Amino acid sequence: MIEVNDIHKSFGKSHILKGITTVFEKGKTNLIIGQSGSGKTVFLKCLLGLFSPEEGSIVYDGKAYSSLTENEKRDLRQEMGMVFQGSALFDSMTVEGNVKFPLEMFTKQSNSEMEDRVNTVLARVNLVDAHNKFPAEISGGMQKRVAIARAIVMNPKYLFCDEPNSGLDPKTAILIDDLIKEITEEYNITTIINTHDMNSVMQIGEKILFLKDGLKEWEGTKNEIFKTDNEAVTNFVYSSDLFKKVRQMYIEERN
Ligand SMILES: Nc1ncnc2c1ncn2[C@@H]1O[C@H](COP(=O)(O)OP(=O)(O)OP(=O)(O)O)[C@@H](O)[C@H]1O
Repeated sequence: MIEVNDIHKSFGKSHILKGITTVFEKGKTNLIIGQSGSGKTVFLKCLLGLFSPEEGSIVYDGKAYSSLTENEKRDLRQEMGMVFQGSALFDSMTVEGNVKFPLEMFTKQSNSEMEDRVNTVLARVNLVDAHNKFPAEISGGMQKRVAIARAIVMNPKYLFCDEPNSGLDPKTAILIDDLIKEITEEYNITTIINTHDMNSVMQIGEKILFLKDGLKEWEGTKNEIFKTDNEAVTNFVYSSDLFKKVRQMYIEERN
């Protein structure tokens, strides 16, 4: 669980995060949405410990980040998995090499222990025959699975995903969303996903945080977001004609 209490972040005179308070629960897929420039990435970087908010606190399972020693901060970072936009795999390494990389960097495991762990996570993301392939030799959806396997190989308590569906076709995007949700539940991870994808909101939005101009404009679940009268949220959600039609059908069904 991550508790965020009134965090503020500025760059020079630009006040970007203006006091955000929320809670992200364990075992749930938590989504951050909002217009471009609303502060989602800055917020995610604060949660990752890459930016320090000037005010407020971020508490990871009862431990406030600001109260940790440097060693404790390093340990906490090793409990965080990250799926980057565009997968960010190492092109010159095989699938196996990519997934093994965090274990080689941060653990003292023997080669056979590492290989066992790599096999386990690759099987978990349904990639059993790709160990010796290079990223350029596999599809975008498979690359994303490798990125997820790498993010969970250290058995993280927290999983952060930045636009995990970018560049994927809608069908593959749904499979990736489902995989992230299953893994979140299975390993009881606190998962936070930065997304623009309304399909993801509908599919896996167990908790949705809507940011606007560096503030929390709205929060709720995927069921609540379609019923809210908050104008900023409805403008965002129904910005496409398809979703306008879905809302109309929903309202007609209700009446
Ligand atoms: N390192 C930085 N230094 C100065 N300003 C920054 C920095 N990082 C972000 N900003 C500013 O903070 C604001 C919010 O940016 P952020 O990247 O968080 O938006 P976002 O909601 O993630 O947008 P998008 O959906 O387009 O990725 C922007 O005005 C941006 O220019």
